[in-house]
Amino acid sequence: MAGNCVEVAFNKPKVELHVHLDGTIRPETILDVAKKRGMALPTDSAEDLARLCMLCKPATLTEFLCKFHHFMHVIAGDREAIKRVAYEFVETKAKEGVLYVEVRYSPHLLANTEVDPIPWSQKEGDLTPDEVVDLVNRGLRAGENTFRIKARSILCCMRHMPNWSMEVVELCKKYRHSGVVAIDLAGDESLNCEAHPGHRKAFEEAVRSGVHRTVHAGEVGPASVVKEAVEVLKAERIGHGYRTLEDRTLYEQLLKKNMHFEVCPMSSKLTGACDPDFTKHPLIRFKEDKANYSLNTDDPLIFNTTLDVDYSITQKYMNFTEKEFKRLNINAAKSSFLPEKEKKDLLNRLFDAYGMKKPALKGGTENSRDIQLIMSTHSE
Ligand SMILES: O=c1[nH]cnc2c1ncn2[C@@H]1O[C@H](CO)[C@@H](O)[C@H]1O
Repeated sequence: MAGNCVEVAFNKPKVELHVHLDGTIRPETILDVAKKRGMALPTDSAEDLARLCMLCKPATLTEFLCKFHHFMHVIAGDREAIKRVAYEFVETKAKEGVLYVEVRYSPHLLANTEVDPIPWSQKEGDLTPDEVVDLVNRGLRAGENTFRIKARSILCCMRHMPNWSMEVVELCKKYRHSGVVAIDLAGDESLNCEAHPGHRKAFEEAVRSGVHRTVHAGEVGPASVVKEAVEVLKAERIGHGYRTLEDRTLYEQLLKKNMHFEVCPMSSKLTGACDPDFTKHPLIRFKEDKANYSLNTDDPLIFNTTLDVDYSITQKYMNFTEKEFKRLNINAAKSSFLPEKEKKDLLNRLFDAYGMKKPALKGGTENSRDIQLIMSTHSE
């Protein structure tokens, strides 16, 4: 399916919970920043650069992660560029009809000092991970003011960099009142199936200090990674989670717990996480079981997609209906990391937009099946 598909599968307000800021940068912005910084790139055409960054056919997660090497050195270490990327991100999401988004990134991967090792072969500079978070917060806030949607952020620990993780949780705590809502663990789980003690300590601290938690697990790694994410890292949501289905007991437990799965259809095909035949996708099982999940783009720069593409895939190959789109967006809002009051406001906005009567929400404790009930008592 082409990235610039024109068909809009669900033309109503949406909630997106799993998208990487650094996987969403515009090729034009990369070129522009490179020019300003006097950096050479293999091309000065936005189309050619997009093609270079893009995965066209199913690969592996490891190959996919290598794509970031084409552009991260351009943006990392540049204050103006980081703020601009965050601002443009909000514009993109507003155009896609997103009402609320949680965007994630690794502050360390955008810094050039107080980070060991300094990423992307940069020379040491004076941009710390701490200041990166402040810049992204300011870019997102400026975007919110202009484009009138809500954007919050999630800070990523990286599987291969356990020595960064304690700093990540400290940044989550420091910036919890300026837009940061949670901690994540991202990176290559195929090479790091068991969370390093460094990550475990950081997630323990997150629990202790009330920082929300999501973990990339069961994307390409086995169901045991999901089990560890839930039982050890105390994840409240699972990034991807497709391979949970390989452990029936675990899957049933997670259904019962109303665990939220952040599903990324096009991503799951191109990273080799799932069978490229969408009619065999684990999401079909999630839908049949009325699981709690959202639909997300993950890294639209690299998958050459928009949110509409992901919705269209589910409509075309998995028989998703308008009713299911509404249900999953309501579940996404309920599983967001917003404070309860803001969550209720978001839900009310969705109910309005979907032409559904507002149910009496009792502090955000309803589960997926309650939403099911709400859906069935309101005609379309
Ligand atoms: O689908 C994914 N699975 C695991 N890691 C990812 C995925 N997409 C991006 N990143 C990693 O997360 C970092 C912070 O945003 C990215 O730089 C990339 O290394």
